[in-house]
Amino acid sequence: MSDAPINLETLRQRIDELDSDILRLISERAECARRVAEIKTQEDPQAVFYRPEREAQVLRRIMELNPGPLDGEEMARLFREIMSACLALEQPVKVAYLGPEGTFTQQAALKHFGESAVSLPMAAIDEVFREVEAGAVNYGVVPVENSTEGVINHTLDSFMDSGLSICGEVVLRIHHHLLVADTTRRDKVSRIYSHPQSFAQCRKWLDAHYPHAERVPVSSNAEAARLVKTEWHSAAIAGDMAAKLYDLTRIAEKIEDRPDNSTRFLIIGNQDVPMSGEDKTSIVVAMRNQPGALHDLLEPFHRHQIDLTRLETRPSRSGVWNYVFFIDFKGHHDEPRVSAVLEEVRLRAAEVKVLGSFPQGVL
Ligand SMILES: C=C(O[C@@H]1C=C(C(=O)O)C=C[C@H]1O)C(=O)O
Repeated sequence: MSDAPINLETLRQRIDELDSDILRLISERAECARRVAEIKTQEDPQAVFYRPEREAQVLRRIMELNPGPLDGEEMARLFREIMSACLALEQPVKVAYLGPEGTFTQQAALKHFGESAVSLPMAAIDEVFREVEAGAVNYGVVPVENSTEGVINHTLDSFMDSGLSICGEVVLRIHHHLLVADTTRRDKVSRIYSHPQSFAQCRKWLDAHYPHAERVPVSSNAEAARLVKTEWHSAAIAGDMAAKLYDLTRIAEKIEDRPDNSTRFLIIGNQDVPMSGEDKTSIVVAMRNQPGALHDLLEPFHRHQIDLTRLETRPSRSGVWNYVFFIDFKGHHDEPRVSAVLEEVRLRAAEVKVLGSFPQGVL
């Protein structure tokens, strides 16, 4: 016989001791965060306690220090929740997101702010913008680009009319599943509901497995999941949150055509976020419609050796300029070489709007 029972008991005792330590330490940490909030209120009674750059630094430090065996990201997720709970003690962050409940955007909002944030679903992207502008919430979360399907134009267009800035970004791996209800006749699925983007991301899988099923596009994956509950011959393509919300079963998992399928979301708000050490800046630039305009615009970035991470062209809606460029690059507008580039771009462009500098997504 082995001495396993004794070991097991010793280990469990040790786990209990460690849990007591962890409990004491988390409480002490929450007390510190509470004191930070008091100081912030003394300095400014209207202060927003949430600091995107500080949270990014905390998470990056944890990932750097993490000795294992837990994965760095896993550890950061635990700390994400601790910070979220500490902050909620004083002032839960209120976040509007592109709904309905159960969408990937809600998942992104909770990934970024933690489960203690108060998240409110909005029916459309411009409603998310309006809610933040009206001050009804602290931040908004909207999708901006998908690695398979490209840019979400509606979000870019909303920035053209808005005074809000970008305060953060979050990238989510998107896994789609084929979902059915208890009442669905699995061998008789003749209709599949989903959002058009999701259909596009699962096109090959659907062609191979359900070539004859009718594909019905709806306004969100969550709406697709809801509809499945009402029809015995239908299935939905949606993610984990929608499956959980509507209590559906996954009959095929991760059916997206590309395994690295991911969506980038932006956090929008009223804050000018200070430097975190690893930042990005987004600008929108209107150029005069003349030969070499794009080259003139990009040349200063090349000369100052600033990394561009994204470049999108959108037709301008003002009619004066023919098109505008959305540019993302590495660096913060408070860094001298970034402000030097921005100065040069201002001289060359018809109009430049800095949408914000923000910490690069950590999780
Ligand atoms: C405690 C602070 O306030 C909030 C809570 C944080 C935390 O729990 O670590 C970090 C940043 C802020 O969102 C702070 O600014 O340091």
